[in-house]
Amino acid sequence: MSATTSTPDLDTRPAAAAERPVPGGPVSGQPVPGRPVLEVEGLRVTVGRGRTEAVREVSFTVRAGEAVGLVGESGSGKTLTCRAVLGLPAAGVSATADTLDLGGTDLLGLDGPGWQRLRGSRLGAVFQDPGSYLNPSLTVGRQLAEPLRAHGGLNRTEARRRAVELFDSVGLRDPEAVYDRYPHELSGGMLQRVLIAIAVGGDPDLLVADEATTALDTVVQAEVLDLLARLRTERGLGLLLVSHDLAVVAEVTDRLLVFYAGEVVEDGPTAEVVASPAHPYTEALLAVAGLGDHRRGPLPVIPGHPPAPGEAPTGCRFAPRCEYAAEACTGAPVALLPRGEGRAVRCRRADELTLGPERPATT
Ligand SMILES: Nc1ncnc2c1ncn2[C@@H]1O[C@H](COP(=O)(O)OP(=O)(O)OP(=O)(O)O)[C@@H](O)[C@H]1O
Repeated sequence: MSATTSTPDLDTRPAAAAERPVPGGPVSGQPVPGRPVLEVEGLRVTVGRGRTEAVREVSFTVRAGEAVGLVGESGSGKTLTCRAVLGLPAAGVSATADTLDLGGTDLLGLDGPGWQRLRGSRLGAVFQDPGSYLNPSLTVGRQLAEPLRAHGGLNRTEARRRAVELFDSVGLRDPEAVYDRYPHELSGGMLQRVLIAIAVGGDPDLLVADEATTALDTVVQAEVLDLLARLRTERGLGLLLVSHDLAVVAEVTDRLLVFYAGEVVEDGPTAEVVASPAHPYTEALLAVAGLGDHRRGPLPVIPGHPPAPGEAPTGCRFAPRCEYAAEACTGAPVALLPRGEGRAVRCRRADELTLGPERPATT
């Protein structure tokens, strides 16, 4: 399988402070996740025309009605992973996997038109900068109605009615008027809702949201996160939510995959990972994430820097920044190993360490 990907915009942290819900796992009343809509096994992504491995050994499943979060610092491989899932091209990047399956459709070996058909229907995506994905010279209504006509077989009047319904369902006030607006006439939050309406218009099995709320101010960010949570509940779609901000991901996901330097270092139910992280990097992310802090400002950073692709140490990639690193952590690569029910961690000292809120003061 070969897929290509492009680099996202740089992160922009919201400076405004606002109320946010307290995080900690699935929202009560949400349906129990169902059949797998996305299965990824052994995903590997190289950059620089195959010269550098930037993502390795990534495996996860997203089920219908389930929200899975990919979290990690900038450059950890989240976007390369989700672009591989979306089959989106960028020069010099390619992906291979043992399994890449979208609800029974094998994505390995899919050609360009095949990917395009899926992206307009069973695979939806929203990104950080909604304005750049819309045509500035067409009204947003036409940009939603045209795929509804092309893929959904609706006539002009039906497509307009359906587009207005979709705009209404994503919380756009006065959807009739919004239909005739051009992108430059709408705010960032409204544009993101338009893109979400376009993404769900094809009734996808999976919605990939890559830093979709990062550029929005905190109030609008919370509204868009609520919208995504509502859509997946109402429509039973699988949600793959990508963010460098653990507080954002923790609010709306059932499962978390924590990325560090191109590898998954921890995988588990969000509520459990947040309450008792098993990897020192997850603990460090939690320490700076400000979960439950209703007056959050710019995100603090973890001291030190992750290695660039191709420059990671042979042993644990986090070891140079890890306060618990011991000799055993260096030398040989560390495997991602199961740890209790539904969890996995890539840490040689995982059994010895007590991390997170339960961490002893003297550790
Ligand atoms: N087209 C590309 N060519 C070369 N290197 C790339 C390319 N795209 C990504 N990379 C590199 O691969 C690594 C992983 O990038 P990726 O965009 O997946 O990170 P990320 O976790 O999504 O970060 P961010 O939060 O900034 O979006 C980074 O070091 C990045 O510089």
